[in-house]
Amino acid sequence: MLIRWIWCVRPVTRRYVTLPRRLLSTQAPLDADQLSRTTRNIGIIAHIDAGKTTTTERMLYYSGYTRRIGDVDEGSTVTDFLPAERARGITIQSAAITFHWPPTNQQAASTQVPTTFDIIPRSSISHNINLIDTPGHADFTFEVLRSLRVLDGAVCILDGVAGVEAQTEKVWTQAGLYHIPRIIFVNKLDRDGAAFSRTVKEIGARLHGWPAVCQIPWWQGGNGSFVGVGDAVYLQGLFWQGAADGSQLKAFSLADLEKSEPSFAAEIKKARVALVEILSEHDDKMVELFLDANEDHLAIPGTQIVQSLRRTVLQTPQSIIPVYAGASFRNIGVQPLLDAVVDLLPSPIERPSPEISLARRTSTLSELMANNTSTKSAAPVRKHQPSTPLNIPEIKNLMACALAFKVVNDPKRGILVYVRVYSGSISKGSLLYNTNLHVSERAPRLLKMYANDAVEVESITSGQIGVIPGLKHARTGDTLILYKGLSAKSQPPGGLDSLQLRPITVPPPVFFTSIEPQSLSEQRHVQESLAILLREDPSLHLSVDEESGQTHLAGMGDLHLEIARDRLLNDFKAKARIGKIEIGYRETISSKTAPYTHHLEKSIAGKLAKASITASVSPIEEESMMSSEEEEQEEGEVEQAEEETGPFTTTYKTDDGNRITISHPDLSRHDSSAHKLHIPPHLSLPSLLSSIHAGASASLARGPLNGFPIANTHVSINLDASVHLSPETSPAAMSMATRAAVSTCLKSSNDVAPAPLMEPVMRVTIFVHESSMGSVVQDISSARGGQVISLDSSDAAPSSSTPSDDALMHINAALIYTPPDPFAPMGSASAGLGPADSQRQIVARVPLKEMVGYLNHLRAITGGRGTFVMSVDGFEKMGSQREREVLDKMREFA
Ligand SMILES: Nc1nc2c(ncn2[C@@H]2O[C@H](COP(=O)(O)OP(=O)(O)OP(=O)(O)O)[C@@H](O)[C@H]2O)c(=O)[nH]1
Repeated sequence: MLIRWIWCVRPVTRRYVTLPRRLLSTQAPLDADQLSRTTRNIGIIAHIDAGKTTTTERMLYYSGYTRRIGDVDEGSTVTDFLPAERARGITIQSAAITFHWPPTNQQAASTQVPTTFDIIPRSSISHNINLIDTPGHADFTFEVLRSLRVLDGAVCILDGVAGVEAQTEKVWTQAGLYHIPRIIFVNKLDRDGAAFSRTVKEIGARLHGWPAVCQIPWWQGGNGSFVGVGDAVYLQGLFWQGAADGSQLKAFSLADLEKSEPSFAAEIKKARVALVEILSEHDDKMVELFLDANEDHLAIPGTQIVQSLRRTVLQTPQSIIPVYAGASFRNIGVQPLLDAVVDLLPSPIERPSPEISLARRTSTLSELMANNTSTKSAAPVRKHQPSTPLNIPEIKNLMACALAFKVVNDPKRGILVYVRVYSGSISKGSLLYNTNLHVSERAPRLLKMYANDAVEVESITSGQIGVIPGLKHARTGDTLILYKGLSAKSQPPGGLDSLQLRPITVPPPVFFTSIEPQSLSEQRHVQESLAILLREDPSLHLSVDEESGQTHLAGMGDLHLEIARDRLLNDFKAKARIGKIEIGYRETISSKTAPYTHHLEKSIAGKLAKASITASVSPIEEESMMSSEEEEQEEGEVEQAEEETGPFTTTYKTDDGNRITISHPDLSRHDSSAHKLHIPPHLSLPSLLSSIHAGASASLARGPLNGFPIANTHVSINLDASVHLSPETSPAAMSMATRAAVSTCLKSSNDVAPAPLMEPVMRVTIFVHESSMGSVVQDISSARGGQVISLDSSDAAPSSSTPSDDALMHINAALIYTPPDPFAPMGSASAGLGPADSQRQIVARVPLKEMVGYLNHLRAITGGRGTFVMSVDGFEKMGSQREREVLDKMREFA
């Protein structure tokens, strides 16, 4: 029996660019609710090289959006479209693409969405899939996080030879924190050494869920080449044959298989029994079905198994992980995986309402829209916040709310802002208010992206992902709202101008490079190109040394900066000299200073400007330096509080462990008449606070000793409105005065007692096989000066990327069903995690300097099998010997 993908896929793949337009028009009868029900916003997550891009290419091909299958190794894929990505064969910027699965045809187009899926599966009607391809390299973890925010579900791709790798575990855990339902595709089962069974055991042990094996690999004759999968859901064998593009596949019933491949047929039945058993433990409905079927595991209809899988996948926390098998490079397994995406992952309306923050409180968008918000205070605890629910009558005029989750400079179309709409609808020509930048801008056009093709649309409705070209300001991460009656110059009332969707924190950068235009005439182009890079990627940081005029670009890793450099020079054609990529050390202070007042009086743009401010600095001891994970809730947060007896204070925390506390008059957003008593009419407290914050941050960005950013320092600022402000005070003057005051304090602290340099220290989690563990530990603790924190076998080890181990399920690998691994090495237990295979996890703290180029070294000492992930754990003071070495090296290159 040839199965339905064949009639669906083959005619469609012949058409190309014109097809999507036809497909879109056939979507017209669906109203916004139906469109939402038939939408899946999914991401593909995995370790580098697991095969995300290869799989995505097949998805686009089978759904009819491309005419040929792109090849990562030839650099001809659709999703890795940046030259830098194609050159390296890796995904750097995640691309968002829309396609339909199963491919739309006239029949499907007229189909209305059924109300029940007990008889036919969801995958029998065409769905709108918005797919975000995420990068696998650790340097781009921020990119992954950023895209996770807008996903409703995820496919995790594993390399069937390497199993669960370090980065997979990390991203899996992060997706779990966002409660994103996930399914797994074990890829590369055609490769020598493929071990499906071992990989499934590792899923249980390291991803902390019960694997529900929905498919088992079909190795011809039990140990021949990989030809297809055994489907435990529908009890059939799927055999890919003939045409090289994988569109020809044949379904064999159990009865057929019992004749031709009896042991394979028997294994499919075992897999079905195990599937029903594991589902029964987590889904009461499955127990009922099992009893109704006279306790015959094989008698339960496949569609009911799918429904049960779906119910368990949507449980929070997710304890069942459906597992599929394939080899995308050989075009095996991708169509059933697409069916699973539609059948098991949720539509936008099945997802919890997104978190928001508003007027420094958190809630959810639906609660806010219901105008009945019982808010909980965001960390840290703030004094003087009303505990009554936030009731904002003005919310009734909120017409749409969207998150700009990605900004891309497309060589042909200019700046494209990818948005996910969370409520309402954005129409062509809408005036959008950016609540991060406090500016309004019009969306001149709206697009849907189909691979490299864009189709104009009239609106983007709630739950959908789309693209706005031509915005001048919006950056990755900004919240955009549409407010009834708003003009280009006004702000949404009731505090809605501060509404933020799912704010995320940018981790501290640990590498930097210097950038200098080759000539004065190039300066503008270089600056504009850098500005675009920063709009695209907020994990890049820019600082300018006022004295030397040199610009520093800082980022998360050396590859991160290398790509930024490539983009600047090759894509933007900026003519600039770019220095070596170096580690971003930090300066600090060791002594407190007395308050110092700076009086600024200077002509700015031909106008006299005056401002004064008082500042002092003091060291923050190391115990308050938090790991980036702990900081996540707090960085960049603004705290407002009233001292018992003194003035009000506003505190800003920076990602280098600094705190800026501003004491200021009792003025608040809600008390605007009081402003006028203290502040000259042309100024407002928010703009003054933001200038003071900007001035202090600029000063902290370059320390007085070696020009490194300052860390672990508390800046106390006192704004006395009656003394420091005058009719000539402008926000720019206040920023300059603050910068000068703080710089003077930092310098005088260092004159009294210079503090040692600080270096980034990483929390490194290394996965190795038992046999290499000794040499890796030895290398980390002696040659690299690291400190080993724990040594555990991976099935018992707490994950480094997990905030709370208590919340994790610990799975007994012996209870997990897996089919036999015909190619497993001799001596390994059939359980797949026998002593010879046993993975060990080493967690250590190691200076970043010692981790540069570590992957190659690790591979060399582990026979290519070791992997690791790391994240910034904090900055630590260096010993004088180590500091001298670093400074000498820097001078050598200066
Ligand atoms: N043998 C085999 N090779 C595969 C398979 N899938 C992918 N590959 C190869 O594995 C390599 C990595 O594949 P990609 O698709 O670029 O992996 P990725 O996960 O997108 O990698 P990043 O974008 O760098 O994160 C390429 O050389 C692919 O040809 C497969 O099923 N079998």
